[in-house]
Amino acid sequence: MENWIARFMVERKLGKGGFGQVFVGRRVNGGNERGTGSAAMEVALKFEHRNNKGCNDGPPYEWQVYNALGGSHGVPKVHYKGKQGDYDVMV
Ligand SMILES: Nc1ncnc2c1ncn2[C@@H]1O[C@H](COP(=O)(O)OP(=O)(O)OP(=O)(O)O)[C@@H](O)[C@H]1O
Repeated sequence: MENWIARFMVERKLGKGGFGQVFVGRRVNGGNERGTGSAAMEVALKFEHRNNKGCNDGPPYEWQVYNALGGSHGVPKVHYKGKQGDYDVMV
């Protein structure tokens, strides 16, 4: 799959939780104001370091949960999940 993460510049930090940190990602080029997913101008990027306490070798369990629930009312839709260096990243 194409590297989605490279489409976005990491901007300000939105917050942090027990496992990762969330930043605003701004589209580097292309996209449009009403676009969603890969065409969105602004997304949330969640980075989890692979050596975080509580992280084992596999992909974060949260990924499975978003596969099942993502897009339901009140649950963010995950557009991309992948590895970037030492981080597991969700867009
Ligand atoms: N899609 C998003 N849009 C805007 N802000 C977000 C988004 N996702 C997360 N945040 C912000 O980043 C913070 C950290 O999110 P994260 O998912 O890591 O942790 P959490 O659910 O708050 O805590 P925990 O890791 O303990 O479950 C959130 O509390 C929220 O303030």
